Amino acid sequence: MAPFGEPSHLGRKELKLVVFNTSLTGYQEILTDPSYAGQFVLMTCPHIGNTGVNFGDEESSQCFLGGLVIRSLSIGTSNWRCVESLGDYLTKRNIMGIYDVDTRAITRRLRQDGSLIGVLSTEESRTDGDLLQMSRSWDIVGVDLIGDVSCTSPYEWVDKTESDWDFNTNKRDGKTFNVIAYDFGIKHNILRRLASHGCKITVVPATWPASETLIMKPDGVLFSNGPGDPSAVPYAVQTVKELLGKVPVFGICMGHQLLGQALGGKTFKMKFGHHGGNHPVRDIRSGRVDISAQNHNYAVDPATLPEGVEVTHINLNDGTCAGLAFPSMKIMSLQYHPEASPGPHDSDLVFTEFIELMKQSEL
Ligand SMILES: NC(=O)CC[C@H](N)C(=O)O
Repeated sequence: MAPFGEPSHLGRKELKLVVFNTSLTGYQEILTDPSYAGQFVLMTCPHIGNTGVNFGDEESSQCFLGGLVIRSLSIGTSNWRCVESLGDYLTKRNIMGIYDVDTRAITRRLRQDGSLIGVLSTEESRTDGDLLQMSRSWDIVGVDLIGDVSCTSPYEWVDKTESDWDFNTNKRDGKTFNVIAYDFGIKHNILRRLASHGCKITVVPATWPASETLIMKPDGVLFSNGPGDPSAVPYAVQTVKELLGKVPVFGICMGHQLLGQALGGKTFKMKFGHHGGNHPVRDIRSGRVDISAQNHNYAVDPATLPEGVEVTHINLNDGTCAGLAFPSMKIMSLQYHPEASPGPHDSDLVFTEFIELMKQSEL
């Protein structure tokens, strides 16, 4: 095993939940996805780093994850967009990385036993017993992680997907919708896709009161993705509750889980979660199957939801709930990532559905 990233590793240790990610590409979007706070990400793809990094692929301004675990670190980089090597990028951001690890063996163990708390330490004097003891001193359950990743004051977002990369443009009619986006750890590509679909967005902190949002008279509200246990952030569930039925809402991942709780449902921790860009999801209403980007450790238990709430999508790998709707309340949500980054773009049309939901409430 060999460390990379932060050079003065000495004396450092991190305790985090170890999750495996099955994406073949997109390590930079993964590193900068705030939803990975509290976790070590182990990539199942054996060769990482070959395209380096570039500043257009960041999903937030920081790396919030605890560390990166990989099989093999590319010895060179080759890509026209590359500005830096993966190792240098992690070094500058003080993120630990480790390579030459048997990632296949760890993945098999996590699939069998469920996700585990890991320790990444450079304190060579630590015994295996010490490390085991340390791993038992922390848990992701019950910890509020969104407080550390949310913005601290509201700001406007204007950037669209760059025209070279944009797609799905024929469904747009140019009308502008004012959207308030709750930042529980929001990924930039959610904001870019909303902007490309004609939204004018104000991003607000996780603690932004519902009453302030209503004063701003938005056409719709987005509840973003975000790290950790949805049961550890009752203040966010309360905000969602206060907005339900008053304005069209769209929840993505953490936002979906908070909506599930606000509607009276329960969430539970999954065995090893879903992390990767190759999960098939079926829209039960149309029968359409999308290959989706996923990143979550918790899920909504549909059996606990009240009457009127529809399960709209299911994950075809394990049958878990992947989307909800409550049409009369103008609520829609997805457990996975229509914004991709990284991953397939199949579900981008969902942003059009949100626009339609906002249009309907104008009538
Ligand atoms: N990507 C996300 O929003 C993650 C959702 C949630 N906090 C989980 O880990 O289940």
